[in-house]
Amino acid sequence: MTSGGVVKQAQFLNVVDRAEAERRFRAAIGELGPVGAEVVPLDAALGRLLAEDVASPVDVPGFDRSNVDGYAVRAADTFGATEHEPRRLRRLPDVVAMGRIPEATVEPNTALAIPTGGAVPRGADAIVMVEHTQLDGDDVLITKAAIPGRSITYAGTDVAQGEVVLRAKERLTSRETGVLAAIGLDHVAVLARPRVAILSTGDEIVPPGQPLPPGAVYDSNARILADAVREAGGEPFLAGIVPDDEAAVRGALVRALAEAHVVLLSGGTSKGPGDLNTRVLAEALEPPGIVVHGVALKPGKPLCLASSAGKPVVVLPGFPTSAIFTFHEFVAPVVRALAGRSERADDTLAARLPFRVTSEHGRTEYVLVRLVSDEHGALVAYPIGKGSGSVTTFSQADGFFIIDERVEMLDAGDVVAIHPVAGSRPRQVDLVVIGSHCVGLDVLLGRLAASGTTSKLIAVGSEAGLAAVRRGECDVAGVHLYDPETGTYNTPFLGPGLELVRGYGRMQGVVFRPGDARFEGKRAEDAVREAARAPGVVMINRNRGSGTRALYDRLLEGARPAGHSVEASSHRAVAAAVAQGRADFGVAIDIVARDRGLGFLPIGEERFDFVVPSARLARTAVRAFLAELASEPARNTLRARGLLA
Ligand SMILES: Nc1nc2c(c(=O)[nH]1)N[C@H]1C(S)=C(S)[C@@H](COP(=O)(O)OP(=O)(O)OC[C@H]3O[C@@H](n4cnc5c(N)ncnc54)[C@H](O)[C@@H]3O)O[C@H]1N2
Ligand code: MOO
Repeated sequence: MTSGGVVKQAQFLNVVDRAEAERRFRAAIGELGPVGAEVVPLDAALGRLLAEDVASPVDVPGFDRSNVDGYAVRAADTFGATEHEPRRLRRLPDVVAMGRIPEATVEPNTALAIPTGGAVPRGADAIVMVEHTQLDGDDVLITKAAIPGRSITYAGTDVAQGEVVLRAKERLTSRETGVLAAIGLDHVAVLARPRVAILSTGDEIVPPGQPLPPGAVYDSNARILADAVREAGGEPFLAGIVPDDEAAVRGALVRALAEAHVVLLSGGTSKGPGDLNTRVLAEALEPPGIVVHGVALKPGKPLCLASSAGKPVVVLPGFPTSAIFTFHEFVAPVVRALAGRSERADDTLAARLPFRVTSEHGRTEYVLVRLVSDEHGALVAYPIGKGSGSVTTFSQADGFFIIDERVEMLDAGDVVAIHPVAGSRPRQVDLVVIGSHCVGLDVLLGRLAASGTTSKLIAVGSEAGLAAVRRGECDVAGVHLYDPETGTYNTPFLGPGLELVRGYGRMQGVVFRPGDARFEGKRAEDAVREAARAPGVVMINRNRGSGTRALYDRLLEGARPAGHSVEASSHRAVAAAVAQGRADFGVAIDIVARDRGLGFLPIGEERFDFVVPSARLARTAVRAFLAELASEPARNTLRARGLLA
């Protein structure tokens, strides 16, 4: 397509809204119900859904059973018996044996010894506990009267033969498999699991366990999708990794269609040159084929929904968060229905936003969050802002909320409805830490976990951590805020009701590739001053609001070399950029410089301290944290990581 010499790329996506996408997809795949049934050994039945009602082939118990150790008697013979006026019965010579129907008959004025679980003999209609008897020669003295039926469970009272004990579609837990065993079944008919083929596509995708060439990416989508399929009641079928090659994708797709009830592909659905999956689908599927390509969602916009003669075929976006999100929104309900489960259970929780959240107009946005509770037990939802490419976002999330396509901004304090993410309930933890992240915190929280104190760490930077601790949303905030006025860290930022707990220092400095004469052997301040004005030097900056950013500003003295606008969000990211040659220098802590084998020019020690609300100092988990921080083994580990006491 050319217009006035400008080549316009083909527009693949024809974006529809979420509801329309769902409507078209469901219309194309039709009514959904269980794909079939199969008989499995009871040992493999846990978690499966019953295919049909189960009626008991036997009575349970199968005989009249004694519930106590004692004597089988005729109740009438015991009437009036007391400690003072016992009734005398003749003890029959036998004892009821377990697992046998006794041959003896209990005649008037006789008693037969019987164990718990033994079959009640003919003639007897009650059992007297051994505690209410005394032996006297060949006689038994009964010291407490029994009414007819005392301590007997009659045959069939638990389950009568022919009674329905479990209903079709019931989920088999250990309680139900126990019942099936009790009625003598060793096999059971369960609903078949729908087979879901999973195909990862892309030249860069490498299976875990193999070396990772530069530019390659481990296949995480296949794993998370396969296990999410299992969680939804399906049976994953891993169809492998296919390169960006039309013939290869077509071959794998045709095989998957022949073997599975549902076919999932991930990657290759947006607009890159390798994104040929939808092209292959358009040719290879039977009608109706592709019904949606592009949904106004974030994440998940390039989602492609199709049907090959009623069989669901979905291309999920390659980005891990987008793939798993769209799976849960569009595919999981289909798998559940094919497995005979209900499509979804959606209870929401109300939670408040701790800060402003903006969103793109015209796209329904799903924001994954972690939940904490404030002083009054009200929930606060911290968005996890790592983007669709993140592989950890989904695993850390407690839930998500939805921003309508017409809304562009939600304010701090706004209340949103949180949908719990599949397979997770908001985790209750002992200690909530919000603020800046530091490897030292990992050490401390790891040691706490080992001694039984659970924690949740929400890394949002020092300033947001301080705000959270002021609002009572956490027990501890990790902060490293530099105050240029006083030249000190953290103390100037405290307010009423907050305590500063001394943490540790981290040596900050300029990092560069070893051997770079522009930095080697110089003082940090001089090296940066010269480099910032030298042609061809590229820096890597830190995000605004970080403690390190203030240091950069001081060092740069107003200069803005190339790379000033590139804001890494962690010390590690700075070191990676320099090590890989994307930048020539940056500011980071010495630990990451050492890990990466970079040169390091020290600037000064940065204090990483902890802010705790005075009101929470007495909490058990806070005391455990403070004790850990002060402990010798923890301090030794911190020192070994280059963190100074
Ligand atoms: N010009 C445009 N570019 C993009 C658009 C757009 O509308 N116009 N959409 C963006 C959005 S939104 C998303 S989401 C992605 C989805 O792209 P694809 O589905 O085509 O996926 P790929 O390009 O193949 O891969 C994206 C990303 O994910 C990684 N990946 C792929 N497969 C796996 C896997 N099995 N395991 C782990 N990671 C995987 C892949 O390496 C890429 O990094 O497109 C945007 N672009
Ligand atoms: O839809 Mo993409 O999933 O926004 O990143």
